[in-house]
Amino acid sequence: MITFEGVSKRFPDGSVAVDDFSLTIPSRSTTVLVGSSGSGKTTLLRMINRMVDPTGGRILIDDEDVAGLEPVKLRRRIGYVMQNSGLLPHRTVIDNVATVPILEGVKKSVAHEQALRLLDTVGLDRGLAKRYPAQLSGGQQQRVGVARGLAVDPNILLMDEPFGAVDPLVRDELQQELLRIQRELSKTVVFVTHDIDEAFLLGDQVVILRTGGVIAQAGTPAEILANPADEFVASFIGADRGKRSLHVDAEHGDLARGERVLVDGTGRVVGILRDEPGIASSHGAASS
Ligand SMILES: Nc1ncnc2c1ncn2[C@@H]1O[C@H](COP(=O)(O)OP(=O)(O)OP(=O)(O)O)[C@@H](O)[C@H]1O
Repeated sequence: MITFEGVSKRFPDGSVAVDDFSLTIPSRSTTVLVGSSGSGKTTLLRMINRMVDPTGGRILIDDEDVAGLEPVKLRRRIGYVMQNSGLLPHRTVIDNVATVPILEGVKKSVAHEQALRLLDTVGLDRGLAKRYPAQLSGGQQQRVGVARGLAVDPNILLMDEPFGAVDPLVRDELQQELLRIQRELSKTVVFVTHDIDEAFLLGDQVVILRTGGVIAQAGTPAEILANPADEFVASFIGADRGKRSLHVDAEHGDLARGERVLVDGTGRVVGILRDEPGIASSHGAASS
């Protein structure tokens, strides 16, 4: 579990990216931070692994204040995936994935074998292992980025707009892969996006942010869709945007099992919302 307690971040130039932010991120589920540009999403994410330190408040991982943890060690035990994959251009795919485990003392042959298995996990052909990042498509690079994020078998995986730079079809594929991987591995995933459809598809908990890291609403996709907290949320989720608006289809899904179907404005099924105790609403997504 990750807990933000009254966290603020004022940068040296005086800009306040996050002001008094509190949130609990449950383990083994996906929390998505969604908001427009400048709402503080990246800053919040980076404070978890101390790439950025807060100027106020505390962040706890399983009740331990990260301020007391050594940043490099902390970063090595938390997976981090970013938009442009962040792969090292002069290292092959397999070396990119195996780098951190080797730094952590894993024998090269063992780290390579694990890296090959991770390529399987993220749906990449092992034949790509010896290629350099520039010899891969954008979608393949992102898969390698995810494999690298998983390489030290972290409990926590931070993902900063990881699918933001790929075309929509590849993006759909990567989203489905992440849902599958998450069903298999059950990591604590914190995912940043500005795309509300992506947030509802991937998030067990969705946190909609205004400027300054102010929480406009936090809840399961079903809760937010059923009861947008205010006009800002309603407009952000597209409740009034007709064609592409997402809504819960009350007629379909197995209500006895707490399932509801999430459809877009054209009637296309984009996901299944399954309410579980606590915050959880997990879903396998189906497409029509
Ligand atoms: N190093 C920095 N120095 C000064 N201000 C910063 C710094 N990093 C971020 N900010 C400011 O903090 C605010 C939040 O930035 P942040 O990158 O966290 O937002 P974001 O929601 O991730 O935006 P985007 O979707 O554009 O990446 C912005 O106003 C930004 O200009």
